[in-house]
Amino acid sequence: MSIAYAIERQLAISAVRRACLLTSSVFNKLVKNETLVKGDKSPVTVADYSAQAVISSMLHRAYPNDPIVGEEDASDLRAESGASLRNRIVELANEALTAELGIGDDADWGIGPGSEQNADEVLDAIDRGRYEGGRTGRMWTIDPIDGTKGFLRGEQYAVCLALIVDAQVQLGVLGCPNLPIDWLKPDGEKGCLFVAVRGQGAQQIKLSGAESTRLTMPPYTPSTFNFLESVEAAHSSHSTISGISAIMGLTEPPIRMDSQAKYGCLARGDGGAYVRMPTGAGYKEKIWDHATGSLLVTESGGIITDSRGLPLDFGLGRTLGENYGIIATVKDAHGKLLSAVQQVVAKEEEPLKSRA
Ligand SMILES: Nc1ncnc2c1ncn2[C@@H]1O[C@H](COP(=O)(O)O)[C@@H](O)[C@H]1OP(=O)(O)O
Ligand SMILES: [Mg+2]
Ligand SMILES: [Mg+2]
Ligand SMILES: [Mg+2]
Repeated sequence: MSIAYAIERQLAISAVRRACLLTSSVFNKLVKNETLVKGDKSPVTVADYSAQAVISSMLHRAYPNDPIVGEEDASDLRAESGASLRNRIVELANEALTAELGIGDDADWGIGPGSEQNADEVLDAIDRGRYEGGRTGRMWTIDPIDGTKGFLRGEQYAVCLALIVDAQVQLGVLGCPNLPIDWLKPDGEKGCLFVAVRGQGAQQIKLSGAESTRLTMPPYTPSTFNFLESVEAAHSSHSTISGISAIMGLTEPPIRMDSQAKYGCLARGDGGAYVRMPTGAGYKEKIWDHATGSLLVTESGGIITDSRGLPLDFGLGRTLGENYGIIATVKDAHGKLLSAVQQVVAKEEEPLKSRA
């Protein structure tokens, strides 16, 4: 009997691993003019574009009919003003596509020496991520660098890839090049891949090889329970989380970390819960920021919902629709956490109601 999504899993690991090698090598060489500011004021670097090109090219060679919802698009690079950035991205994508890795599960996906692409092919690969998403069919979603601000600071970031079928995440791979393999050894080896397939569990694999560990969240223990939260206060409200912590009587401080690396840490028990609460009206969470993480949570023994207790809906298009926050934790803590979240939200809304 064949195991569901075995080929897709191997391809996704291989693509994310190549993209991670690219992003880590770019970090050491990044120069000032290799970063752009997008329309929404967020940064994007040559590493984001070239990593999306690499993953998208590998997916396309194996599954030419699968649509892709990717964070980046190549419009700024096609303009005449984007020429030097474009050349650099083509060079980086080709380096990553043609490298010989020599790692066991990096099977031949039609890449390796001799598989260079020209500039048009690289830009087209990036632009294949323009799919609008939706409720039915198979689609991949890519966040080539999640936590670009963390990447630029030399801190945590993640390369994220997920396969969604009929609005359900079936497979997810997260690459975290700067994350210690063992949280208790911060100066030890860094570089983790987190992998989950629906119904098949979650694993951590070393970025440097094949060694893998199965991930299970530890049971709820109030004396050690803590939160994982964004570094950027504009992305998720720090004060809401400290209010939740007070209601639950918790004493451990939160761990601040950029990107979906928080989901990887949660799945392996480094942190009790990941809570993300909106800071202002209008921002809609993107599917590529939560698809892989949500499957890591459920496959390691956790539950993930929004702040009303509803499941995340990956069938609405490129976003998760109306954003009511994200609550992810081990099964036996979810009810308590959700009730604390709702108490804090009600308290925060009181002054607004009395003013109305
Ligand atoms: N106002 C916002 N609220 C929530 N998330 C945001 C907001 N602005 C950007 N983001 C996204 O949050 C993610 C990083 O999350 P974290 O803070 O947990 O590291 C990024 O994908 C980033 O998007 P972008 O990639 O466009 O910068
Ligand atoms: Mg990104
Ligand atoms: Mg992101
Ligand atoms: Mg971004």
